[in-house]
Formats: sequence, C-alpha cells, structure tokens
Amino acid sequence: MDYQAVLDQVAAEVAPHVGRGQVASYIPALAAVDAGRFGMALADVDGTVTGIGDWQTPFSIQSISKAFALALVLAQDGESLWRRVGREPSGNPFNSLVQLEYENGIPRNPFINAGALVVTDRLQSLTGDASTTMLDFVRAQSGNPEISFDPAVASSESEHGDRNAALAYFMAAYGNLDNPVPTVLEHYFWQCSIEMSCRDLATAGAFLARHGLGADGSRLLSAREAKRINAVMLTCGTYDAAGDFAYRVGLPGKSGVGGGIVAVIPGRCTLAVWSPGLDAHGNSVAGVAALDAFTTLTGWSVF
Ligand SMILES: NC(=O)CC[C@H](N)C(=O)O
Repeated sequence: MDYQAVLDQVAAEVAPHVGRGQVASYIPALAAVDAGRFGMALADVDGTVTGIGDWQTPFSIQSISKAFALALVLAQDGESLWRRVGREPSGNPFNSLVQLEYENGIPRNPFINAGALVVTDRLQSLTGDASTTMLDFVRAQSGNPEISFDPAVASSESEHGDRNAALAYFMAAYGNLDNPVPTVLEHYFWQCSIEMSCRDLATAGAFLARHGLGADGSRLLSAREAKRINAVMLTCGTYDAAGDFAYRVGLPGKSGVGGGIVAVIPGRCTLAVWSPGLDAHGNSVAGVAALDAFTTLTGWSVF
C-alpha cells in the first residue's frame, strides 16, 4: 500500500474538521496550543514510518500515557492488576467520581483517570520511579532520546489537580493505593506531561501492533497480553465515546486531551494523529475524523 498517498487523501478529507472543537483549557498550560494543527503518522510493523502535516511536532500526550502505563504494569504483574481495577467501559467522563463510591474504590478501567492513578501507583511500587520508567520506555521504543517531560504542563496540572486529588484520596480511603497520594499524583501528572510527536507515538506504540514485540524484536508482552491491552483500548480508550469511536473507526484507540490519539491495527501498523480541538468527551475532532477516513479508505479495521 502507498501509505503516503493514503495519508495525503486522509489529510484532504479531514481539512474541513481541523480547528473544530475546543482546546482543553482546564489545564491552563494546554490552552495555549494552536487548534489549527494537524499531523498523522503510520508506523508499519516492519519499522517504516510515514507521516503528513505536523507529524514531527511534539505535543502533550496526556491520557495516551495510560496505555503505556498499563503495558508496563501488565508486563511485570500479569493478571493480578485486575483485582484493583476493572476492565469495563465506564460510560462516564474520564475524570468522573460517581462510580467509585458504590464500586468500593475499584475504578471501572485503567483508561479513566481513577484507573490510571491505580496503575501509576502500581508502577511506582514496581519501579520506584513511575514517570521516569515511562519516559525511558517511550524513548527506547521510539528511538528518540529527545523525548522529555514538559515541566510547565506538569505543574499546571498539579496546580489545577483538585479533581485528580479527590479521586486519589477517595481510592486511598478504600485501601486501593499503596503509595502516598501526593507521590502517585506527582508521577501521574509527569507521565501526562510527556511531549511526543505523532512519529514518536506511532513508533513507541508499535509493540501493540507487533503482538507484544518491542522495537528491537525483544518480547515486551506476551501476544495474549498485547491482545488484552488492545481490547481494553477498543472498549475504554476513548472514555464515554468508546462506542462511537468503535462505530466510526473500528480500531483499538487511546486518546488524550492534548489532542492526540494512538490507534492500533494488529499485525499491520500503529497510527498516531494529533489535532488539539476536542469534542465534548475530550477526543480530538479532526483526529477521530482522520482515523475514520483512514479505515474507510483502506478497509483496515478490526471489523
Ligand atoms: N483525558 C485526558 O487526557 C486527561 C489527562 C489529564 N492529565 C487529566 O488528568 O485530567
């Protein structure tokens, strides 16, 4: 397949959607980003990367970090993680508190904020430095040692992090965090602040298309674990819009409020798209449109 020609066509189809939606403003440092940006990259399982638009511009990965955190914990812990976090869609916004009380402090899934805080807590217990572990991981998988945290975004999140703090303290009250709440929050905010381009994200996420094999051919996850992460991405990766994302795109995907989305076509490639204008659920308007156009043009969805 001529990837460049396909991506060019996707960009042409998506152009009217670029700039639509709202840039996330509840984290003030994110509000300064230009809504008119658009980039997309495709990393083939053989390592070839193709891109269009702003595909080499770093942006805040935000909740896309939740997919890397889950992979890092599952690789070490296996199934025992699921005693502390579920794997069902929540049907609620990503930062919602309501289910936690009547579900005894066990978050619905690892891709809403509450669930990701539990995963970060576990990663912190396993490694002693959850956020640096993630940074090292994405640098190694993407082959880009320049990837770094954005301290301005991390501190902006921390200053406006009352909601995440509420989630974390509430789960701590149920005994579902092992580390002190401030430690868990700090590593969570730093993970979310990692800046990566579409090129970096597509290559760093390629192990999910390679059934768990890392960039150097070593095994990061069993094929079964990779299958499971992709399944949870399909059902929960775009929060309370996961049903609509499956309907339109038909791929496992993980979004972030920085406007990025990573989507996986198992056995073929990983896609990363970025455009900062978000819909009401916190997913990139042009990003979802681009992935919809891509799977429609290629016929490459899991359905
Ligand atoms: N959906 C997201 O990308 C949310 C991540 C963001 N850092 C938060 O905790 O609110």
